[in-house]
Amino acid sequence: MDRGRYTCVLAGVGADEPTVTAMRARELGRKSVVVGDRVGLVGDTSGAPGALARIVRIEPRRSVLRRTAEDDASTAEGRLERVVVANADQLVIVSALADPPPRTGFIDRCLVAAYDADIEPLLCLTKADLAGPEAVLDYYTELELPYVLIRPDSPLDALRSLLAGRLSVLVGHSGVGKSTLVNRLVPEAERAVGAVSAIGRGRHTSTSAVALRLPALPGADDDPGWIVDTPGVRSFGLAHVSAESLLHGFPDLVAATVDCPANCPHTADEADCALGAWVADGRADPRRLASYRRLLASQAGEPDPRGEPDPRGQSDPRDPRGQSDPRGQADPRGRAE
Ligand SMILES: Nc1nc2c(ncn2[C@@H]2O[C@H](COP(=O)(O)OP(=O)(O)OP(=O)(O)O)[C@@H](O)[C@H]2O)c(=O)[nH]1
Ligand SMILES: [Zn+2]
Repeated sequence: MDRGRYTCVLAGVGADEPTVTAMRARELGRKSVVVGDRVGLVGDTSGAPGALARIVRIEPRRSVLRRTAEDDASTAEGRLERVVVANADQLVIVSALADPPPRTGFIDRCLVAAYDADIEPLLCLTKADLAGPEAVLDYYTELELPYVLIRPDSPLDALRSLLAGRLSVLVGHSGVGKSTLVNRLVPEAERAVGAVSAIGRGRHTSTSAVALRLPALPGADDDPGWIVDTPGVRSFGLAHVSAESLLHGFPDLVAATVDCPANCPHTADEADCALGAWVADGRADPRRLASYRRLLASQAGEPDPRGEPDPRGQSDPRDPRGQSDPRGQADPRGRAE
């Protein structure tokens, strides 16, 4: 999607999958077309140079990955909800094991977004040449999260087989090696590495999400799948997720809540909340409960008690915020967690 033009892939039309440029038809009204949507086209669908088709229909979405700019639904920012990708099967949470260090708060937030959208999470741990995964994996032991380790020199077979046949969305902070990884998976994508992602120049002039077809696996006829790179999306505001659904991002805590009083808010000041005892009994990691309660507090509009400033500050020069797509795919505040 680029400045009102949508590149559509004609599905099931031969192996080379021709593309057609299209614009939205007026009859779509206010419905927005997002990456991953399956659409109906009319008009010139020849795909010839200069040909322009019209998108007249959006097929029902199998899944909807959403985000808001903030967590607190009582603010205007918080109510600004955006669909990031439609029809995704998998959310690939890209986190470096070092440089920058992994941030479980961010991963937890992504897990909430994934479970809320009913898509599967996959933890993709990059820079495995710099540090081991033990600390991160220990934090998630109760979840049995699928994960892959990425090092610069090791083959990507394990990751490729997890991506095959699916539409996967990649999210990660600046500097975790996401562009490097995308370039290894799809060399012709030419994603900018370690630099402002070619805003205003080159081929990728938009910060909105882009879907990339993975190359066929040697000797395999299977669909290699698609990945969606989300350069402008650094985080998931969770104002659209109810407090009840927030818990779905913490399946290791869910079982404890059957002993909570009716309508328990699960906050630390709720004396009868069963979560504290559950963790005290060693049945879940206390850091996970702390993380869950931080998200609850954030949704209630309370500042993070840790007072942790965003280490990238408000003006990460590598974050293409500010020059962003006016349709607002980029996070205007670049919140880190
Ligand atoms: N040691 C090591 N360095 C890596 C690895 N992957 C990427 N890097 C380096 O990490 C830096 C950041 O990589 P990028 O691919 O630009 O990271 P990104 O997540 O796309 O960040 P943005 O470009 O800000 O979106 C670059 O200098 C890469 O060369 C890795 O597996 N190991
Ligand atoms: Zn409770």
